Amino acid sequence: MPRISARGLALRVLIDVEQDGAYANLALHKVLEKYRPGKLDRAFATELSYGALRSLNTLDWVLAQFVSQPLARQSPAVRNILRLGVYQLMFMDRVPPAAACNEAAELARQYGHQGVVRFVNGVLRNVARRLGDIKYPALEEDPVEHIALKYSHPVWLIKRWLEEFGLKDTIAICRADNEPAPNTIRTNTLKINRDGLADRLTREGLSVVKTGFAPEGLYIEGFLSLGALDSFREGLFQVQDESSMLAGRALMPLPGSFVIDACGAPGGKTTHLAQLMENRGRILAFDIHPHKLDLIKENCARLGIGIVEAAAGDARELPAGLHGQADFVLVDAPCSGLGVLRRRPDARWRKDPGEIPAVVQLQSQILESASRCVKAGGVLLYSTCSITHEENLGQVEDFLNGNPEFGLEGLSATLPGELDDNGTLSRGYIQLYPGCHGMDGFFIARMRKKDRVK
Ligand SMILES: C[S@@+](CC[C@H](N)C(=O)[O-])C[C@H]1O[C@@H](n2cnc3c(N)ncnc32)[C@H](O)[C@@H]1O
Repeated sequence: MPRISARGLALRVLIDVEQDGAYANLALHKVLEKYRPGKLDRAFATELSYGALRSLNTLDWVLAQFVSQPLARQSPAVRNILRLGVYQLMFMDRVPPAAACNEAAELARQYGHQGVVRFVNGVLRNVARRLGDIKYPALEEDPVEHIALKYSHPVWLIKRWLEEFGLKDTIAICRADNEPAPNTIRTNTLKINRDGLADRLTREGLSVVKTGFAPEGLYIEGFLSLGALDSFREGLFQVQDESSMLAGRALMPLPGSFVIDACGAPGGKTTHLAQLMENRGRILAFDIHPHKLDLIKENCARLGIGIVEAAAGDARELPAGLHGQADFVLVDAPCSGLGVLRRRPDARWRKDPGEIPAVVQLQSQILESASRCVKAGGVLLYSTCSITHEENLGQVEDFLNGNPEFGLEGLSATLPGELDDNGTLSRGYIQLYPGCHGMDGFFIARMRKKDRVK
């Protein structure tokens, strides 16, 4: 395989994402698998490509001040070489400006003629010289543009968040979205305890820190591929953010009970529920996409879980035979994903505000249908990885208004009190914001069906 520089790898990722609509993580995985760079190049290509994809609007705004032709007129290669160059100049302090410019010119040489090389070199040297003169719109005069450009988020999202959360919290959320997400795993307590897993991973060369709120969680670093670890293949852990672990703990199904997981794939929470049930009882996990059921089955097989049946099905129309049958029902609903933007650098540019009402309607239909499967006295848990009111508390309030046989049930017994925000935990729900306590943005509400419906 011909050698390719870390910057060359990053460029391929940006071009794949822009031209073919590839997801950043998959595009990166593809080039890393193909060229198998060393550890340092791998880390550099990841940081550069992810960082540039996160910052696209800021990079293009800066570049527009230095090129006479619109950036859209450049070839994809040149446009993305420029973006990568500006990203290094603006955000990677350890890269000397001369190296950023020279390496960009070198890449341009591979993709174009001498004129292109001169153009790229000239633009980037100009940016490097005048970086200090670049002024973001003033926060006081134009908070939307200021935040959108300084923290690289779409304008529509900033407008929305400013209305919903105010200035300080909007900036905090944006900052968190730009931080790399930690690698978090859940101990498979069916096979090992958290201390035992921490020892094992340390012996495999990883660094390990315990999560603060979920007693099964570990932050891990220092691996190339999780799939290559023996501990992974032996099913000693499952990759999962701590916020998702809290959803399982908030439901806390009892061993021996019957559980329905309405939206189960890829099985992160299904398998956690099975652990909490000590692999005793029955979990019926649905997903609308049949091809995703294999993911649930593979995870269960690896983790040694035998109580899960994965079934293709639309949770808006669960079989009437299940009505009133389940002790516990989980609705981990499809959502806008606005709480997990830090996990997918390109995601913020793919979101469309016009799609949110349809998602809200889908969630409402799934919640209604899944709730019919809860037996009298049973528990219904609703969760999303979003932070918008209408997908979360608004959704739950609408549901409760139409279904008075359900009521919110306090979470103080199952979740740590430090997570409480103005007493919501005792009222039965919790909204986590991105980066708060190191977790993804996430919403959890626990409801119980009355014992006897009048
Ligand atoms: C948030 S994900 C679930 C994640 C999963 N609970 C976990 O922890 O690994 C939502 C899932 O809902 C599925 N889904 C979307 N619409 C659905 C529907 N109408 N019925 C059932 N599943 C649906 C999606 O395919 C997706 O896998």
